[in-house]
Amino acid sequence: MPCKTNSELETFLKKAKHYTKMGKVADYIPALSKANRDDLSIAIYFPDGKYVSAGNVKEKITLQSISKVLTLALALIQRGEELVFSKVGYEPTGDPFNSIVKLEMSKPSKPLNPMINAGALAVTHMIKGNSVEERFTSILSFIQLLTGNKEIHYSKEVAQSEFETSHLNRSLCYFMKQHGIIDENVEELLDLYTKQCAIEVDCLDLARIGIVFALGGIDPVTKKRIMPAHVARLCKTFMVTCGMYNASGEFAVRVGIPAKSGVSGGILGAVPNRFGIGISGPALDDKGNSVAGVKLLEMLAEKYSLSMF
Ligand SMILES: NC(=O)CC[C@H](N)C(=O)O
Repeated sequence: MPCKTNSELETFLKKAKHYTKMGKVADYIPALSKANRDDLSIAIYFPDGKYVSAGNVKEKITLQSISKVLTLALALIQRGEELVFSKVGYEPTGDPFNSIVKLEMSKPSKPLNPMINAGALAVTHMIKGNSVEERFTSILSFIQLLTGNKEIHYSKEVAQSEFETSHLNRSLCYFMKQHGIIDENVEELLDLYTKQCAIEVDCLDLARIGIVFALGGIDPVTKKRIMPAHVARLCKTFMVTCGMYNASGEFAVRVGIPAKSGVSGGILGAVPNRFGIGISGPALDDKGNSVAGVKLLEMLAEKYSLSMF
């Protein structure tokens, strides 16, 4: 099994850290611009519940787009495949995550997949509950279960900052409301979505979620099933085809594992049956992926033959 010691992982981290200089911290959500460009940390979880880590593992980041794959799992559990995929499609877009262009061009007018913002908003719309608060509790509890960490909460500052500035997401919602994909109050949906994106985790939490997906829905510590195997499989498939935005093709060639990134610089990776990987590295490349995080995964993939292809 690769990287069984922290010091072995530290060697890779040191090499990858140079690449943080090539990236930029996201600032279109104003609160995210406070992140430190030079940070980089990683944790790897194994099926036996053990883990290794390197860097400042306790550093918290918000989930941002990583939350999309978690709400997809929850919506599939709560609503079933048929309903979920009546509102969102299966196909990668090749466009940036917040692009509006394909929404109008595709017929019927539904988001092409659940990993772009439009698709994720449609998925969050389907989370059950009688109020934003109830629905958010349902998302948060699911994430606490996945991470085995009851301390997980969200950053009010980041949620508020995104809520006040996400006009593009508002426009996606109004477009979908016009076309009958969603039928709720847009401000309420955005309130829920921005809170979901602002849930704070560290890279160990991410790695723990990764191993649950890698094990087909089983918790590595309690050995209990957290989600049905077909839900884990579906989520991992979307992670491969659309998880790294419009860089998913290149990532599949260079790394070859199901992964999901977020503009906070987080990456969640799941190497089927082998590892869960969590990375935090706020400096982003021009597609919005952690520049040093992707480099680190490339190095690990080469050294330990991680690619599933
Ligand atoms: N790519 C991302 O991480 C985007 C998530 C962010 N909350 C948004 O909706 O714009």
